[in-house]
Amino acid sequence: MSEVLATYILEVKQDNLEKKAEAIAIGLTVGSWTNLPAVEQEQLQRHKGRVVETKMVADNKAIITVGYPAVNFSNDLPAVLTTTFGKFSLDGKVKLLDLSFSEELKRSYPGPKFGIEGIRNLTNTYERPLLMSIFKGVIGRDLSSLKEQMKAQALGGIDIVKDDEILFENKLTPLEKRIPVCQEALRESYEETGKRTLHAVNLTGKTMELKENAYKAVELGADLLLFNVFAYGLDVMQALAEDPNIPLPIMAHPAFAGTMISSPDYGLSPGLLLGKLARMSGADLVLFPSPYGSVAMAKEETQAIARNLIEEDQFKKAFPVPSAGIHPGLVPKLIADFGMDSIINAGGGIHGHPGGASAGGKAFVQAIDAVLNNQTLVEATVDHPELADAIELWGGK
Ligand SMILES: CSCCC(=O)C(=O)COP(=O)(O)O
Ligand SMILES: [Mg+2]
Repeated sequence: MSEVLATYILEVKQDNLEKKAEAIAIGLTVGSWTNLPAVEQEQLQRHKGRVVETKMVADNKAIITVGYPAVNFSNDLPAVLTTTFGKFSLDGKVKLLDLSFSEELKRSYPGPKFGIEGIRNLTNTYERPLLMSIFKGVIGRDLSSLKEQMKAQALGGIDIVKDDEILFENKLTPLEKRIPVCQEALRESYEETGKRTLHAVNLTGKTMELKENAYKAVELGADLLLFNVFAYGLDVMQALAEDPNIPLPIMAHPAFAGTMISSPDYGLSPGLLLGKLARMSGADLVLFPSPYGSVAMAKEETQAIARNLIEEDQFKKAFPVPSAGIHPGLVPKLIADFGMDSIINAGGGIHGHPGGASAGGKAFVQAIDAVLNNQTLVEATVDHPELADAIELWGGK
């Protein structure tokens, strides 16, 4: 029988552990059990949750795994999350660490449409981490300033330039004008350098308008979509990923996810939310705070996210994008921790370069080349003035 296994960490006293586990398994499924007549028990048996494992991990803290029969819910994330962690998420100190789906259940989820391999094909980049940059300071600025910023980033050797997640529909740079203007900048840059750069466009608006806006973005020539998935919900991203009329990679931004993952006692684990569930519901690339930038997250949590994005599964792999406060001096650490199948992503670390955004991009390209050639960054600065300036400003070895 197909089931979803949910693993929780919660506050409970040892002498109450088994009773609590049973109460979860029963309470979130059939409601009551021991007092039911035998005939009803037999009828409800296939709907009853089961305690799979209980383990004390500290004083008053236990890990409990419960199996929920798939027959109880329609196979979609709103139903799965409501069953496994609906009202239970409000029941004191309890955090959902993991959800484990049978192979059969996983077949109802799309996973990444492009995945790492597909994104590598689009960027024609195979043997190194990809390099991404973020538009910065474009709110309140017009299309010509946007175009200038796009071209400078592309000339710096960036693979993907993404809108900042806080750039919404606005009078100065509306989607309809922003996409063609950015594509024009990318064409001009390509004519100068022979390197292609892609643009990830922020898909925004009310939920019911998203598909129309996405179709518009496709028609206007967007290369990828950036999506604030946690402000909308994973199921909304899944609907976008499953729509054949939106044949673009989706980049999931972690905005708002802090409300769900940051507490040690409540919410969901980062590996589950930003890793497993984001990948299942169709993200091709997932941003998350790196272990050492300006919005840092514990290293083991970032590793859990990355692992869930790239481990072997029936889904394609999604690109891990450790982000926030990234500068060229961090490139050796990023590659050591996240490997070649990751994306190095920076906003301030590109635009804040003393030589401007183009020089900022070049400094990152030089840092990546240095690591691939087994050079230290300091050694590489000898032939690379842009990297030298970056290391002087931000540090790095
Ligand atoms: C917390 S991960 C998302 C990072 C992000 O959205 C961003 O704009 C990072 O910009 P930065 O200037 O810190 O590279
Ligand atoms: Mg941002």
